Amino acid sequence: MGDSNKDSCSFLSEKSAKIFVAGHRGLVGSAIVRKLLSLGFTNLLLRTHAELDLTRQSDVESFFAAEKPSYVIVAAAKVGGIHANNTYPAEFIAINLQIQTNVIDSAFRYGVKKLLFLGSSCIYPKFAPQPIPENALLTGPLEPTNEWYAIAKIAGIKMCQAYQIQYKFNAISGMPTNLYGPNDNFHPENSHVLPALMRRFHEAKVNGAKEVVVWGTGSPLREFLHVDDLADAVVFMMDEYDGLEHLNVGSGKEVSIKELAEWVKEAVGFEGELVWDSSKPDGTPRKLMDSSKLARLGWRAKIELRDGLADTYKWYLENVKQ
Ligand SMILES: NC(=O)C1=CN([C@@H]2O[C@H](COP(=O)(O)OP(=O)(O)OC[C@H]3O[C@@H](n4cnc5c(N)ncnc54)[C@H](OP(=O)(O)O)[C@@H]3O)[C@@H](O)[C@H]2O)C=CC1
Ligand SMILES: C[C@H]1O[C@H](OP(=O)(O)OP(=O)(O)OC[C@H]2O[C@@H](n3cnc4c(=O)[nH]c(N)nc43)[C@H](O)[C@@H]2O)[C@@H](O)[C@@H](O)C1=O
Repeated sequence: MGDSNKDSCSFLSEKSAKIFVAGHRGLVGSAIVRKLLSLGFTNLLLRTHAELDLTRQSDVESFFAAEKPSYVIVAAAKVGGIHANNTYPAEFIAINLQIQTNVIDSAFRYGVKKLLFLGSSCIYPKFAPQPIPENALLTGPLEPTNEWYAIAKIAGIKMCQAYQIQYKFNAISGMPTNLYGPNDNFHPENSHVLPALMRRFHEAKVNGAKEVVVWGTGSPLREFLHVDDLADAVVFMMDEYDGLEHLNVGSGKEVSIKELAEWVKEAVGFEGELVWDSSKPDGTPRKLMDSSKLARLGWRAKIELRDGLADTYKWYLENVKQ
């Protein structure tokens, strides 16, 4: 049984510590790897999904027994946009429960010093007070289109808290808002709104299309955070935060989906019309988070959405096969 204790550790001073970044090839995981390498960390432990399926408990236990990392950042999950969440509820609840349960439990059992779990802003009630404080959790009904994923993420937060309370295992949780940036998922149906529109506007521009369909009414509001800001917040929390409560990680700025569509259209240089498909779900009307707790600890987002959009499209042109 792990004998981890909650002594605060100086993460940033241990550049040769073995750090397992689960999901290192994804939007978030790859940004965290970039950030850790830029800070001079030399001993990252990485496994692809094909090399280590984190839903397989015995494989995860064998991996931790053999590798014994000092730190774990859980950026592996079954992730998707509103359509994917609404279409594959069983996968979103089962796979995410399996991944996080296996990783958190094995991390404790094999002596990991500190683990950070990533949830999402969708854990909060559909009609939570705005901006949403951390204590709004479990105070009302969830958004139906992603309640399965939300329940799994809430269970992850609670598991980290339970392991802190019972075992003194230093397991903390961060709740990012909607993320975007290099290495995002640009799948036409299963992605989030920003990468979905970027791809659709790009393809429309290249193909000379006169209009692009955008889902819903355009009226929902969303907060966006560049994934490099999130990676910076993850490192900050690994070094500075050992609390029981999850922390919101947001930019504090929201835009309507209509505004976002206009901004992505402009960034891509598509000059046609937008057509709104109101048969598609809008989802939560608003989910601006109150990230003041993290701000009081000393962290704030830096990358403005318009700048981030330009950088992401540049990355898209250089990396996504047409
Ligand atoms: N994207 C967003 O807007 C937001 C994301 N988050 C959270 O951030 C975290 C990362 O999300 P994001 O980077 O966007 O997701 P991605 O889908 O980009 O990355 C997820 C990673 O997890 C891996 N993975 C999935 N299933 C397994 C498995 N069974 N075993 C091993 N690896 C697996 C994937 O590998 P492969 O692709 O090969 O299957 C991929 O590398 C998640 O916890 C998510 O909830 C929170 C808020 C917003
Ligand atoms: C990130 C977080 O939040 C996610 O929920 P969401 O914010 O509702 O996800 P979304 O980005 O897919 O949609 C945002 C809005 O945008 C509109 N919209 C327009 N046109 C497209 C479009 O083409 N694709 C998508 N996906 N949405 C579109 C869409 O109708 C909706 O009103 C969870 O899935 C979950 O992943 C989670 O944790």
